[in-house]
Amino acid sequence: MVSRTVDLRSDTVTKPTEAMRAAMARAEVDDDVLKSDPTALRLESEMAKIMGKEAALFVPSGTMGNLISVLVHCEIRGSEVILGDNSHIHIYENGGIATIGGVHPRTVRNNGDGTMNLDLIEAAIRDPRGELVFPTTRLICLENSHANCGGRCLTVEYTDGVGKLAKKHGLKLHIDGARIFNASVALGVPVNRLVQAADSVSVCLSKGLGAPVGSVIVGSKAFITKARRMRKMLGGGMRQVGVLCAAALVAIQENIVKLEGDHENAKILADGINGIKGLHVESHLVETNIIFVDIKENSTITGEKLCKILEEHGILVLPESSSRIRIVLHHQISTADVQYTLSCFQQAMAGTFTDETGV
Ligand SMILES: Cc1ncc(COP(=O)(O)O)c(C=O)c1O
Ligand SMILES: C[C@@H](O)[C@H](N)C(=O)O
Repeated sequence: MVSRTVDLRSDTVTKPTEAMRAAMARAEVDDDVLKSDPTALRLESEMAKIMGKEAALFVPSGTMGNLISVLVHCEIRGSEVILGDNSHIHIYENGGIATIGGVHPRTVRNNGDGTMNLDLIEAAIRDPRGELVFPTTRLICLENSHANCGGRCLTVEYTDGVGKLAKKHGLKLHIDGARIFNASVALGVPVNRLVQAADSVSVCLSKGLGAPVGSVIVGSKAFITKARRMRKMLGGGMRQVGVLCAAALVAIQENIVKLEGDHENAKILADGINGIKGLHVESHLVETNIIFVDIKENSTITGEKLCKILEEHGILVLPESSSRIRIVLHHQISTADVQYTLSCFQQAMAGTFTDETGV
């Protein structure tokens, strides 16, 4: 019988707080498709201000936020987007930009820190002289923090550099900012400054910020006008959506300040797990709330098996591969949960080596 559950599968697993539920219950609502829902308009205005952009649009998910942004920037047929080969848009969004939007993806290798080399980005931009045979490059996408690179943060200097490159070639820049607030807090850079170079950003409210549902796209007024139409076309137009936006407003007010604690818990957990025989964590590279745990070769346990044993102790994590598991911290994981998780990892790993040299 599991006495305690510690859900580290993702920062998408948080449950709405009592304050969010109360705000949802009393939310002022109307028809958002008719641009009449006062709470949705308030959230959008608040987010535009926080992110330093002209306008904002509430969307049902981060996947739809990225899809809408790419489709608006690449509204002309034959467009191409440059993005990371390990980016969420390329790996985990069903290829929607191509399947639905007919936009051609041109990947550039992601470095371990989530960046793409500027010279490789520039080399990937199609030469207009080849327009008879080439797609036309119209957009560059970044991801900050970078989920598949372990929550690493793109610096403001790097982001500005990509923005400068985009402008030099007449391209737009979109940031998948599912965890942009994690990056802002970890870097100590105001979020509006961190995304200043971007033409659009998709910000998840439902991850580290802890809202039950939704993301917000921010950008120019003209961009958001087109995005609103694209959202409707994709079936994302919602009616009394103020119920969800009310929870998101509470999340912004209450949870941005908690992100630093998530990062501190991630550091404690990463350092602790790294000290367990048979496991390795590049703990010095843990910058935000995501940890990748590698199982050493001389261990007999697989990622899937370790996840199963941990689950028997009430610890929920996801396998990243046969020898790697992913841990994601969030505001509903306490320091006591971290200590309990560490002890469960130690129990789970006990006696799983092929020889005594497994150190
Ligand atoms: C980096 C990143 N971008 C986008 C998304 C998509 O967000 P959603 O799950 O709300 O579609 C996720 C995860 O969910 C993510 O980790
Ligand atoms: C798996 C991925 O799609 C999700 N964004 C997560 O980080 O949990």
